[in-house]
Amino acid sequence: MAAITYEDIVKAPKALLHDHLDGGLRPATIVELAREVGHDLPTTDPEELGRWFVAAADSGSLERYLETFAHTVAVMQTEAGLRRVAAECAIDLAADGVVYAEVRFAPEQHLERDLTLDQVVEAVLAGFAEGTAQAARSGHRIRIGTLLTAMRHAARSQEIAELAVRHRDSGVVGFDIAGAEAGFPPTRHLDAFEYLQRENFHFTIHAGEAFGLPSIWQAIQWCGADRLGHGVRIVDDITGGADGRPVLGRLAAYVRDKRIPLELCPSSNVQTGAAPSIAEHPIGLLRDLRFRVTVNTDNRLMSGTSMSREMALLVEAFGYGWAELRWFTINAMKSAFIPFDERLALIDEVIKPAYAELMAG
Ligand SMILES: O=c1[nH]cnc2c1ncn2[C@@H]1O[C@H](CO)[C@@H](O)[C@H]1O
Ligand SMILES: [Zn+2]
Repeated sequence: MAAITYEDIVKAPKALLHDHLDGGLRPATIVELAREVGHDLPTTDPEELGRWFVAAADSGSLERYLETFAHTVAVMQTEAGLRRVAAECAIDLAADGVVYAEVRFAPEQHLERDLTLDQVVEAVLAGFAEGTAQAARSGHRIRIGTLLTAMRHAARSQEIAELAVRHRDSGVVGFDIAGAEAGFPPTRHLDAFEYLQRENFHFTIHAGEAFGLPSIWQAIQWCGADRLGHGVRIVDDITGGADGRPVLGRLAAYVRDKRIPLELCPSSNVQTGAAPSIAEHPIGLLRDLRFRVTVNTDNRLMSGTSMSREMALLVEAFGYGWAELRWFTINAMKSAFIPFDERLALIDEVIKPAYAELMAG
């Protein structure tokens, strides 16, 4: 079979479960919006700004990586700004061949001017609808589900969980917590998670990125998370047995047995120090062991990446072919928070036929 080209990866339908809206702005848009709202940037040259984000996020620590978001959040404080950023996000993902994406952001970070939480959500949903329609006009079909994130160091998770449930019929499909992980365990937000379970709602939790197994264990066994945001440190519960074969501890076995989806984000992990390099990223082992692995971008701006680029990096580092890329994509689609019949339709009518053609080609 011919080598997989980057152009073919772009054409292949992809599903993305972990992408931050405030981590995916176009540098040129940041420059324009910053001028409008009077926010000072490290540079006003878009190309230079793009490089600045990647370099500043390349810090080896999640806390320092997160500092770069001050510049994106600052320009997402108005209805027009939020709407534009969301529309461009949909257009950019669709142009990259993403057919399904769950995009998350933290409404509580967008109240610096005069918007209410509901207005923030409505502006973003309107932007996604606009961008989706515009992408469709240029031949790119995408479906976007919105996740609302609560910041784990703050104390607004219950309010944000209620906000998510309030907007469940207009595009919000799930909930999440994010921010610095060490020192802010998932159980701080137990009330919010218990409320969401009573509402039959879906949620993922950033866990096992900058902190290890206790965070993953709490997210699943105390909070009832449907998926793990990153979850990469689950490898700490996998050891080499006497015959050299991997042995799963109880938590790792539980995660695999229950098919709990791992939202792995290779480039982001290298930048925050959660993995030494793409080639040494635990995704190789986790895939071999058939965990429910998915591939994600996390923050396209801070990592200078895209869904196609993450896939291409894995193809290069691990020698993956179409069979693996298809498996990652179907895993993601199976793990999505939209209704089962819609997931199945995307798998059967969009993803499988396209990969069949690529694999035959
Ligand atoms: O990989 C990550 N780990 C933890 N928090 C993150 C990550 N990426 C982004 N955010 C945080 O989530 C907020 C809402 O989108 C962002 O503002 C950032 O602070
Ligand atoms: Zn994230």
